[in-house]
Amino acid sequence: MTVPCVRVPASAGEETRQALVDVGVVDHGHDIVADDGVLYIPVTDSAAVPAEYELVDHDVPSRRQQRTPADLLGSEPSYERLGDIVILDEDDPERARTIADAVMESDVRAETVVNRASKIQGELRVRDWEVLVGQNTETLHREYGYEFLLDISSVYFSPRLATERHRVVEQVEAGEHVFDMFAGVGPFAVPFADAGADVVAADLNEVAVEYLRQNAERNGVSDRLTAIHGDVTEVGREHENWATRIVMNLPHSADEFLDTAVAVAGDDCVIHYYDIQHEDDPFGPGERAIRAAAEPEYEVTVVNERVVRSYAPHEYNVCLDVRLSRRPE
Ligand SMILES: C[S@@+](CC[C@H](N)C(=O)[O-])C[C@H]1O[C@@H](n2cnc3c(N)ncnc32)[C@H](O)[C@@H]1O
Repeated sequence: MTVPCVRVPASAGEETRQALVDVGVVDHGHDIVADDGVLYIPVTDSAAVPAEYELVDHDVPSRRQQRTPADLLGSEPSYERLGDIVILDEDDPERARTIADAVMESDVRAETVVNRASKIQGELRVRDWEVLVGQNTETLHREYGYEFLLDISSVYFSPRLATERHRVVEQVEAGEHVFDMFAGVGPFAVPFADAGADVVAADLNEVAVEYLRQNAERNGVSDRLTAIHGDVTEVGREHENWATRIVMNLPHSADEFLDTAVAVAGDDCVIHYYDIQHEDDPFGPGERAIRAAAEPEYEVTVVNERVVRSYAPHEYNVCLDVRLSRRPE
């Protein structure tokens, strides 16, 4: 395609290109062409090119546009990215295959494409996957500057909670004692330790704890993070009256572990309690359960109530930030 270009000897190419960038006239939609010791630098506005440069019309190729799966499919497919894995949520296996093909043909750089093959299930909160492209279900995910290695076939992880995790991490101060009761591969625990807290992180899933230890190393916080494989009820017994902050990210059944949380809480402790409830009363059941477990030993103050995301029709994933202050005897 013929477009206006500045013609310069190749030896002056970089200096000229930079000067044209500085006046904002380089046409980034076309490639610079080299021809017999001469460069043709495409420009967007001939009139704005400084007078010392020679302007010519020259044939230069258009830059290839990034191709998205939507360009190839004609509509926007729904997918999620975790490291180099693309995750689909398609009921129709044919449609899942078509999207997987489009992902691989597009400029989305994926190594593996999987489709959800079951709900999140069991105590370990892991789901089954149908692997459509590639083989490797282990990936390195980056979140707010931290790196998390994990295998989606054996541990829980949701990239959708990144903003929520960051909100909690920002409240943590150096010197705190934080107990992460359901830690997974460490997306709360690692940044807590990086904020200067002493962190104890428990999980029932041995593979998750193995990744958690690796992730602590990888992010340079293993000296402040103790990862423990086991039932948090047992782990809690070793840390009674210790925590200034507790994270309970096991929606659906966190209430069953409130006695442990209260036992681990120190005199003044904030609990981040995750729950899934009907939209009619998303926070009430959590607050009542916490009061039942902590009062009258503690004064209970709900500091913040937050809808994290929609979970299902008429159901919300919510978080209550609750302060427990021990009452004098
Ligand atoms: C919803 S995941 C949350 C993981 C992590 N906090 C995150 O944000 O990715 C809940 C985790 O709790 C763990 N878990 C379930 N029951 C447990 C128990 N009784 N004691 C310790 N961990 C448990 C599961 O293995 C799972 O890794």
